[in-house]
Amino acid sequence: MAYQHIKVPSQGQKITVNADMSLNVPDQPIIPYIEGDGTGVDITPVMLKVVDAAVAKSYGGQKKIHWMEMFAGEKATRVYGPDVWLPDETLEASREYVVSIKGPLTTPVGGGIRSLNVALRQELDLYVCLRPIQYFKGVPSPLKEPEKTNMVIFRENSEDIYAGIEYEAGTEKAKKVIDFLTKEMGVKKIRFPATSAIGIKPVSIEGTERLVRKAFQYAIDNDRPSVTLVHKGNIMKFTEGGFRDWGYALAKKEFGAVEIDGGPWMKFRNPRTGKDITVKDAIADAFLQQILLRPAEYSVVATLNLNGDYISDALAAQVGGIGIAPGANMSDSVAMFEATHGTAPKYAGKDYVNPGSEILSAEMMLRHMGWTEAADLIISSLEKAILSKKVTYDFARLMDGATQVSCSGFGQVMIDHM
Ligand SMILES: NC(=O)C1=CN([C@@H]2O[C@H](COP(=O)(O)OP(=O)(O)OC[C@H]3O[C@@H](n4cnc5c(N)ncnc54)[C@H](OP(=O)(O)O)[C@@H]3O)[C@@H](O)[C@H]2O)C=CC1
Ligand SMILES: O=C(O)CCC(=O)C(=O)O
Ligand SMILES: [Mg+2]
Repeated sequence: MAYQHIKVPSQGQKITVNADMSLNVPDQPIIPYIEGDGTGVDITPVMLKVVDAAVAKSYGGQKKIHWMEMFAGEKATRVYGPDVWLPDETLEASREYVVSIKGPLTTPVGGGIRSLNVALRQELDLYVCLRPIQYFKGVPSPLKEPEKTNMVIFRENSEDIYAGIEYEAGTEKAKKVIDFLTKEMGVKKIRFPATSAIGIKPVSIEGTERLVRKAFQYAIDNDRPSVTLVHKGNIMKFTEGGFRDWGYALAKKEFGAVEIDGGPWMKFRNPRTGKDITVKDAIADAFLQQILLRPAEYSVVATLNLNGDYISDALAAQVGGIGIAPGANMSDSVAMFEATHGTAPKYAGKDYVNPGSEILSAEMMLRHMGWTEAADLIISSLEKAILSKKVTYDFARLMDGATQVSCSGFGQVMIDHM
């Protein structure tokens, strides 16, 4: 397809998807990227450089990524015009080229545009937000035994309060919804109806099942001992409670799980290893204290959208902060990789922040493409860079004897260790 502002590289081919959803990855794939707002201008060029170095070093020129810039956020408004935050062709290119990576995008609080990050996930139906939390030796952490935190979060990415069905206090629409609830649905519990804003939280069986299915499959493929369904189903009985119940039901229906001691916990046999996988659940508030006190008891975590947002930053902090917390947004075919953190606007353009989250997101992307040698090289060079104590401000301020380096400086330290 011909694009208006996206320049397709003259060399390279598209990644394509087979009928069974596996990928055909050419040796010279074209991979689209979004630079991102705020510190996106700092971390994205460093990520591109580090990935290029890892690929060149691993495959001696036989494989090479041809990067293709696409636009979203503030940069899109400069390229396409003042009101174009998420051009259609960015969505089109994300679909057409199958695998992409993005920097963070700003969302104003209160009014203004709705989240472009959420819009990308919804438009492309990237229903899995996959956020692995692992400890790298030498990283400063507030925990005594940070290596015990080793979890993979499956955050439902398409529903929940993130659906964006919200009505501002005092508007006609809010009044209409409140009238409907009070007059037709018999709701008597809205304490200040005239000044209430209203948000709607849809959670479906299909949405839950497709997410939880991926979490179970991940546990099978990666020899993980448990999957925990995290919810607030004691309060939100039909949405969050539904998520829990449908998750357990799916374990039984599709994975042959049986109840342990009368339930609700279950277990099923991993067909690859013969070991049991425990399916359990935890209420979100208790879970947030358990992950600090007994992190070793949790492995794969499946949860709803808002819980997953909170949990991913909290868990990232346990292993050194959101400066090295990576992630992926995935549908059955399309994947868009991105850091867990945001645009950190106070540091934008200062070549200061940790590029580790976006680099590790790229590492997940390489592994997703089957380029494991390059992915492994990124991990080993990151480990060596941290152990050499040449680190960005976020680690330097907590490490004894560290030398603080810039964002691009840290990328160079990684490359020097390849
Ligand atoms: N997926 C996305 O694109 C996301 C976008 N956002 C958006 O980003 C904007 C800013 O959000 P905010 O709540 O401030 O959250 P941020 O994640 O942008 O920043 C919060 C704090 O996290 C630390 N931090 C963030 N990035 C890095 C990094 N690369 N290296 C080291 N430390 C880092 C900094 O801590 P300290 O100051 O202590 O050093 C920073 O002040 C908002 O508009 C929000 O909507 C938020 C999350 C995700
Ligand atoms: O879209 C945003 O601005 C915030 C997104 C976010 O917090 C996340 O992806 O974890
Ligand atoms: Mg978040």
